[in-house]
Amino acid sequence: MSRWKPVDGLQVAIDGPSGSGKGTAAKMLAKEIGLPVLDTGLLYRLIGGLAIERAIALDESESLVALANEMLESVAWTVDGITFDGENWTDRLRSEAVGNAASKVASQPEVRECLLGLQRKIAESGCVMDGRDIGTVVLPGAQAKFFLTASVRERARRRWIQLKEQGGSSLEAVVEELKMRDQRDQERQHAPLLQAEDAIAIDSTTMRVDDVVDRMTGVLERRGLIVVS
Ligand SMILES: Nc1ncnc2c1ncn2[C@@H]1O[C@H](COP(=O)(O)OP(=O)(O)OP(=O)(O)O)[C@@H](O)[C@H]1O
Ligand SMILES: Nc1ccn([C@H]2C[C@H](O)[C@@H](COP(=O)(O)O)O2)c(=O)n1
Repeated sequence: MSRWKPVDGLQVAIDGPSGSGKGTAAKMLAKEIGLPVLDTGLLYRLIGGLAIERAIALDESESLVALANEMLESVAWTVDGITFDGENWTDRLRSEAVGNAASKVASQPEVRECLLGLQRKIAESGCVMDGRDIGTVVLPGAQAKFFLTASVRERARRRWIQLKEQGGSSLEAVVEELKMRDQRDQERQHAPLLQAEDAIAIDSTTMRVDDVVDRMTGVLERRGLIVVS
């Protein structure tokens, strides 16, 4: 049972670069305030993962749009992950290779356009959504927006710990990959990673996830967007 109750249709947007902790914070916050959650990165990762599997070039817009539409027909998700055609894809989407592929397909405006309707539909009855363009493009009218950051080194350290379980690369290699992905996500022309003007920035470099979530619930409570249930 959640400690908090959200106002009807509450939309909370959480954006930020890779490894800032937005996915973890979004899940915890959603559980605490009793809302569904969508990690939009998983949608782009699924398209990137499918493109790799089917050897589709990551800049071939027409094929990627067809893939995105196919994905939309057979995708389902829970708080713990994502399935495609009834198969659980969550674990195989976690690699840096898929993260990079996702970042490349996400730079195609036509692919982003395909995903827009689904994201907005999910948010209609209220949700916590995390990604790169949620506060700026997907849900510009969200009642609360957060922009989560952390130093590149700390984000790489977090990612490196995750990748070690898969027998991954050195910390320095992860730092370099993260910088490249940040640059691609920030510099693309369509819906780049950007802090919305009305978003609250939270630097999580030295914060525990619990403290990040407390900061968020504090804002929601002060704005009257959640009440004690
Ligand atoms: N405040 C924090 N302190 C330490 N570790 C954290 C913190 N927040 C998240 N983490 C850990 O860092 C890793 C990355 O977090 P998470 O997946 O939430 O980041 P993200 O911003 O959603 O990244 P991506 O965009 O690549 O999905 C996870 O292992 C998570 O447990
Ligand atoms: N709203 C979103 C979500 C994700 N992306 C792109 C950019 C990321 O590099 C890639 C993977 O996302 P992650 O799982 O690391 O959050 O997907 C985007 O452009 N917009």
